[in-house]
Amino acid sequence: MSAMMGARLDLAPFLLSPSPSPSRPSPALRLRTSSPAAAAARTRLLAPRAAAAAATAVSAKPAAAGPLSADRSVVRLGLPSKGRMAELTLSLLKSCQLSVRQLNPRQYTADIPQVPNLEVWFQRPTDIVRKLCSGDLDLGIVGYDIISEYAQGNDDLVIIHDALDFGHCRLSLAVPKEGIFDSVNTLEDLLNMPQWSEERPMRVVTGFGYVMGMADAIVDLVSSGTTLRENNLKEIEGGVILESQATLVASKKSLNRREGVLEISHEMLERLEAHLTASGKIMVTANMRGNSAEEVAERVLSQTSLCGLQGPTISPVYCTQDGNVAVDYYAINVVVPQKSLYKSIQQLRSIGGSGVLVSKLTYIFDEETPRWRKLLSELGM
Ligand SMILES: Nc1ncnc2c1ncn2[C@@H]1O[C@H](COP(=O)(O)OP(=O)(O)OP(=O)(O)O)[C@@H](O)[C@H]1O
Ligand SMILES: O=P(O)(O)OC[C@H]1O[C@H](OP(=O)(O)OP(=O)(O)O)[C@H](O)[C@@H]1O
Ligand SMILES: [Mg+2]
Repeated sequence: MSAMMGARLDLAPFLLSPSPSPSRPSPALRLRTSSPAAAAARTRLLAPRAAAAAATAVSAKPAAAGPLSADRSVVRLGLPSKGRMAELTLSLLKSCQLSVRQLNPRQYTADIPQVPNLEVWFQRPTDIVRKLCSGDLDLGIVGYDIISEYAQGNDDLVIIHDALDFGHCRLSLAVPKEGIFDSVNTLEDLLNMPQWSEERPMRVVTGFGYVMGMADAIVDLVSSGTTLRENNLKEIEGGVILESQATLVASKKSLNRREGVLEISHEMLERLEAHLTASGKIMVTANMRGNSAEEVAERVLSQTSLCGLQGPTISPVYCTQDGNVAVDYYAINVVVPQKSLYKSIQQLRSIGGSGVLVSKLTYIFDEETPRWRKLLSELGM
């Protein structure tokens, strides 16, 4: 799928234009929408440039001026109350030592004891975006798909972390596997089909309308692709409209003007980055005989899987020899991706490493994160 990333659909000439006036829908409009996802997809399919502009507007324009409800001093974070994102959000926060404490599972509010003055509101993902726009929430965790659908035209939202590494899916155009679509594998193939004309434009729906004979193609969220396969549908090259995963999003107005929002955002961002950077990485420690730290370093750096984050840490291991302090061995500490665990052990052994210890990393707090600098510059700070 990676070859499809970033592709932009341009189906405009093959689809009917939206109705000229919302109060008088064109009878010829056959792009059926059963959900806001489809409405967003329709906007994109019919006017790709305008839709793309709306999507980037989420983070591009300056914060809207306007009233900020002064009747609360608490900062509010919206989290998904249901659906596949709900549990994953809570477990991500827990991994960042930001466990959410829900005193009563029937209540829609909770807190995070580690962060005073923060109130959690459990909301449907769509309502999180709506409430960020209305000022009832200051921060939220939702899928990027929801932001691009429901925050279109709103220049107050800003994405603080765009890749929380769960809820991965893509909004994708799919067509039936067989029949007239048998040899359709790319967007170009689809657009060049002789079947579409002014009188009979291509019909795109959300959901699986084709099986009911209503449409030629569908637009829906896809992750594993199972649902498409089970419905005898296939994705086509160039048909990805949007890539999505969970994000941390905020209201610029709140960041700029509500006390505590900026500080809480910074803390959350730091904790999230530290956890996400460490995930999938391990610390390998070994002992190695050598004449000097430099000589050991040379051996270690000659191995491709032992270069570490900035380079290996090498420290002398002191022992006593004939009553004197001496150094025979050096300890090596190196951070490696979990997936190259065995390769790094092999490489360590090949250069004389022994007594290898492996530990999982929980957090890596790096220097100030580029995401924070980016946020400050988007806020004009
Ligand atoms: N198949 C999927 N795999 C991974 N993430 C997905 C998938 N479908 C949707 N998502 C992400 O999860 C978010 C919530 O989707 P989910 O299906 O859980 O909620 P919903 O559709 O609002 O509710 P429900 O499906 O219970 O009616 C979506 O906005 C999207 O970001
Ligand atoms: O590629 P897959 O892994 O099969 O996932 C794709 C399916 O997941 C979502 O539906 P969901 O399960 O959320 O049901 P919904 O239609 O009730 O939202 C989406 O609308 C697809 O139908
Ligand atoms: Mg769903």
